[in-house]
Amino acid sequence: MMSKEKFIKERFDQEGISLTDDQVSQFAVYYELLTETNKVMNLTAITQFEEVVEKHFLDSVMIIKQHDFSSIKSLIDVGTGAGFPGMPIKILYPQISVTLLDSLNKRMAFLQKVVDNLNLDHIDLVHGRAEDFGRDPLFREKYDLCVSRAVANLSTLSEYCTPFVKVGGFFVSYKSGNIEEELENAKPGIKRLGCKTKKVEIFTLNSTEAMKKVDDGYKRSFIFIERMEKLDKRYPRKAGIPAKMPLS
Ligand SMILES: C[S@@+](CC[C@H](N)C(=O)[O-])C[C@H]1O[C@@H](n2cnc3c(N)ncnc32)[C@H](O)[C@@H]1O
Repeated sequence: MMSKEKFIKERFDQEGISLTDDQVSQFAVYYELLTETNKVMNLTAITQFEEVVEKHFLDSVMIIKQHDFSSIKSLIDVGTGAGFPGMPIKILYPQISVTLLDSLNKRMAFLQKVVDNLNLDHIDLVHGRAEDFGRDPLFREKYDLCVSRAVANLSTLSEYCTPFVKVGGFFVSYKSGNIEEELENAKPGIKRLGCKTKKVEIFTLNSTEAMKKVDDGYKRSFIFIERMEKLDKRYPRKAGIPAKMPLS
């Protein structure tokens, strides 16, 4: 059987992403920590090796095909859970200052273990709610890029995420399935938040023959939202409100 390292290297190569030996072993260690810790703490429903590579590691980093990462100095992942998509992006771009934010404290302990074992620096693990940190001057409008996967509907999520983004920076929402209605509903809120939807990119991951045995391929959409102007003082509203009463 092919070693885990060889599989990771070849699969990323197939997508045109060339990993150094260090990066390959970081992904392999991340996989071990994820599945070991998952036995005692609920981190992910996906544990089969090839599927983790596909749906967590590769899915997290495919954004690099759609966005120019050379100018990104700071990135925040809102509702990162077990580190997706922020941690795989950090592995690819160790020079980016990365903040991983989540409201569940036990996930932070896991992420700290990953940071220690992978020898990563310039990475902050922050425990708390997005709505609270979006009002904190140390975080508000401080990032070039904010990413988020599987956290909330786009209206709510825009209020969680866009407050972190500088004018000219982007919030990229990872979505799947049909997003037309979600996009339409989120439109007025995105405007109130001083932002604009710039583009939507849809692609099918897992389309290569090698991976057909894992899955038939699924659609991933990236919604690119740019901050056009400074954020109004009213936003984000108090914790809980953006989910209960999404902006309209
Ligand atoms: C379904 S998980 C997704 C985790 C990860 N992004 C992924 O795609 O695998 C949603 C995560 O968002 C976090 N979350 C939900 N609402 C949040 C909020 N208002 N502020 C910070 N984190 C939040 C939860 O604690 C949870 O870890």
